[in-house]
Amino acid sequence: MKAKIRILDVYTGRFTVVINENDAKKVKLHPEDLVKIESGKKTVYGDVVISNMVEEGEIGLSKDILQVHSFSQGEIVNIAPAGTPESIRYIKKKMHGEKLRKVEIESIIKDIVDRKLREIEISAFVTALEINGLDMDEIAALTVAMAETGDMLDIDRKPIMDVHSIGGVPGNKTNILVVPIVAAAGLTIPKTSSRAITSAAGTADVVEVLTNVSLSLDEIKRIVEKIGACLVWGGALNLAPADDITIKAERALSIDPRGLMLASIMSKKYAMGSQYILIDIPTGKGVKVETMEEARSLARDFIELGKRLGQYVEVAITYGGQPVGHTVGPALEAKEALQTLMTGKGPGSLVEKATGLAGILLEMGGVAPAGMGKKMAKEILESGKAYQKMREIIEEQGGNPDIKPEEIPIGDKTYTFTAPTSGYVTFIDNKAITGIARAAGAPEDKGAGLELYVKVGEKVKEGDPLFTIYAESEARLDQAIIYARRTEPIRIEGMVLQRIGNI
Ligand SMILES: O=P(O)(O)OC[C@H]1O[C@H](OP(=O)(O)O)[C@H](O)[C@@H]1O
Ligand SMILES: O=c1cc[nH]c(=O)[nH]1
Repeated sequence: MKAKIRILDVYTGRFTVVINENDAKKVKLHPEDLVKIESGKKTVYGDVVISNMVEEGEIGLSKDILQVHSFSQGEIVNIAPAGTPESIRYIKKKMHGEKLRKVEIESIIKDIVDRKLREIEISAFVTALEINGLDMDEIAALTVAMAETGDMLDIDRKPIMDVHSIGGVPGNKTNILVVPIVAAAGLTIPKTSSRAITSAAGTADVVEVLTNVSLSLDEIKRIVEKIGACLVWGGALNLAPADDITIKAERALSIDPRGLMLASIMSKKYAMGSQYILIDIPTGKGVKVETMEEARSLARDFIELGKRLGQYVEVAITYGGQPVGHTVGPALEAKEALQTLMTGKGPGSLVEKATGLAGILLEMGGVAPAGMGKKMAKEILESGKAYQKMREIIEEQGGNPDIKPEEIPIGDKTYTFTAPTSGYVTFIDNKAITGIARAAGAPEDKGAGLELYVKVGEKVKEGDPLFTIYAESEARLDQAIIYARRTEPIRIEGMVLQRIGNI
């Protein structure tokens, strides 16, 4: 059926196509059906919504489509029901635990990128991966398919370094320090980050507090050729476009299936043309990887996957048993990262992890002798060179390089929990910390989150402050307080752990 395009002033997070009730009857279309829009050689798929807000012979398009395809107001196109995507069959194969062939994986990824699969099918795919997993052949095929269905960056400034954390640990603002340290040493590091998947703030969410993270590939190329680094959101780019779509499903379920995580990370690194990649695997209770054995196995898979993609990968297994630094939540983490860069000093866990990872990259990039990387990284941080480079990154990406930590707005609704007894902090529950920060509104509310005053091993007296929750609304603050009361995020024990009476 022929129809006239009408661009609607609405974003739905999907390619929504609004069709008039009578037209829908004519072409046998129902709500949520997949519809095919043909305009010249271009075929675009969308989700049907039926409404008489559009006239007969008109179709309304949500603005999401315009981010990927150019349609003009009043353009005449042809619409027809789209059949069931062939990739549905392959998703069901994975549900039944069967191995997928390369072409079947490519079909799934292409249908995801072409928006032929809706959220319901994508969630089913992600769930099937969580339950049945992927072997190395499938992961390699998935990685290349994810990268090659999007744009690839071609940076001349070589060698190209990269760093990526599998995430999972609250407060992991580490790479916001690693990137400027490594770039200040003259190396090239075009860092892309995703938004939060299981945590309360992904690196892209945190950096967005300081500067713009949604840039085009051309802008990124210009910036990286000029200053050697960037800190951008992968999802804003047509870079492994399937990644941000599957991450939305992961975030809803708060899962990060192992095979998909490997492919998600390495596809972005492959698309950026990165040659030397350091992967951070936070390991410990309450994060994605709980044991050293699991961490080593995952490390081997990252290295093997890198080999298949022609990339040199090293892996740092890092302590993930409690939050990194003292703050959790986009604005609070941005404040802490900026403070640490400006003064060259900050929480031990943050500085140690950042200089440790940066040190490895300096050695991988050949600018520091073996074993001297961490020392060199510390000097770059303490000398203020890393802060200067961060100012360049902030400015080149469109932010204000003079931004001060105290100017960063944080939630003004606060509540502080204090120690119920004296004793020692024996455990900080990562999942509870993340849950509290998310209940408070993070990452959507940038100013939401929490600030820790204690870490494991520290002595506290009854009544000492343990942590403060920040929220941007009373309602959110109340939710976070209730969540904190239910979960006991910080455990304090005296030396007498339990008295067993003669009961
Ligand atoms: O912690 P969760 O939300 O599960 O994982 C997502 C985070 O992990 C990675 O961190 P980085 O960009 O390497 O710093 C991703 O980019 C993202 O920021
Ligand atoms: O970028 C990332 C980080 C963790 N897990 C993913 O799937 N992607």
